[in-house]
Amino acid sequence: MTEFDAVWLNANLATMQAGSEPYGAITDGAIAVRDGRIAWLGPKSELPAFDALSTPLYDVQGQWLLPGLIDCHTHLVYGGNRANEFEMRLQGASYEAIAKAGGGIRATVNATREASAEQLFVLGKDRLNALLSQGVTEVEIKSGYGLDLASEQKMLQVARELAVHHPIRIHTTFLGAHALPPEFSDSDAYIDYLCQTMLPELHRQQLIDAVDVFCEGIGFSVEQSRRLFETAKTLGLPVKAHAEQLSNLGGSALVAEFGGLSADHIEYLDEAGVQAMAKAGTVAVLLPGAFYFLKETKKPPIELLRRYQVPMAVATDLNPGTSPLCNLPLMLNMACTFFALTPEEALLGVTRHAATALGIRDAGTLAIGSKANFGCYAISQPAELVYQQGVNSLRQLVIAGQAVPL
Ligand SMILES: O=C(O)CC[C@@H]1NC(=O)NC1=O
Ligand SMILES: [Fe+3]
Repeated sequence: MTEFDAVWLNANLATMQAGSEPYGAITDGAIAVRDGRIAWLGPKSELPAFDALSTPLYDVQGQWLLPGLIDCHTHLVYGGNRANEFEMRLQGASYEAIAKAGGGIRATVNATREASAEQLFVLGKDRLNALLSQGVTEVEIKSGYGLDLASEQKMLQVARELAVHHPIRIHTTFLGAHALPPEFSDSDAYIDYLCQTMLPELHRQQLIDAVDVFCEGIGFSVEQSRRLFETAKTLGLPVKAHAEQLSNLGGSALVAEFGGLSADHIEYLDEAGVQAMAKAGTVAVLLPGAFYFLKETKKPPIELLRRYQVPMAVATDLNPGTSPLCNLPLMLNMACTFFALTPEEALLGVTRHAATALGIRDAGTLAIGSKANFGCYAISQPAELVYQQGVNSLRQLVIAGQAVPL
């Protein structure tokens, strides 16, 4: 008799594994859990013998099980809000003009520096709870609204603390190179400070899982990004970038040159950048919330990404300036309606490909040995999760083999 901690029966499994079946689907299936991991999955008829009397059983009654969703790009910890700038932009002010006038990221930097760690924790927990209710089980959280050592440290410590007190697994990313702080007038000097002081110290405190940079005309140049990536490499940290969001500086190709995890936004990505990403295995992270909220018109080169088989991930980019949208399922719908992804591509974007964008190997698909993180949805087909918004079809969320209260 095989020992399981629990078994889910009569389930349709969207494993999201590569293969011939769309969504890696297994109909009339079962999934068995042991020690927080998936111990077995497959057609119910092939389920190994186990002691049904002593093993908790869940009859899913033909509903669909999907891997826990992964939001691979968020700025979830931040103070204040930028509703005022939303009004200004509706009256015609551009994102860049507001940033140049001292608003934008700097406005949130001020609010985040003023907020206590406790206040940031409460705000972050509320946002994580919203994502949890949507079936999200892994979230990436960036720094980047502190821009000095104490404040960046505060942000990253809050992210680590949220991981202790919340069932969602959290991956931290250092984004000190998000904007030039008021204490610096020279961006090269600030990059020196990041490379020589801030990044090594925060890494020493084990607060960083990856390094990001805003590689853009209103952010940092490719040369400055390269210096940051070289420091990350010496520290053994993987890299990613906000790249080709408003123009094409070649940030995506730089990430690929460093074998980086992902290039994110990429509305202005060109074929050379796509080829470099394909060669390096760098993931294209699509952020339709920012595209929508900025009323951007330039779309990422989806056909090129498909042709060169660059994995596409989809994320909220939750942040107070360009994507105050704490809703990952909505991003699925936007990725299809704005960028013409198929529903399967969109769901891969918040499961298997999102895991790759974070360097995660034990989540993102339903597979033996993966963490037993999955959601049970009252839907008749996976595409419904992409198509219908606002009505929550999640009936049960399991993290590490345990059902979590929603
Ligand atoms: O406006 C903000 O607060 C962040 C915007 C966000 N950061 C970045 O580098 N690109 C973005 O869309
Ligand atoms: Fe972002």
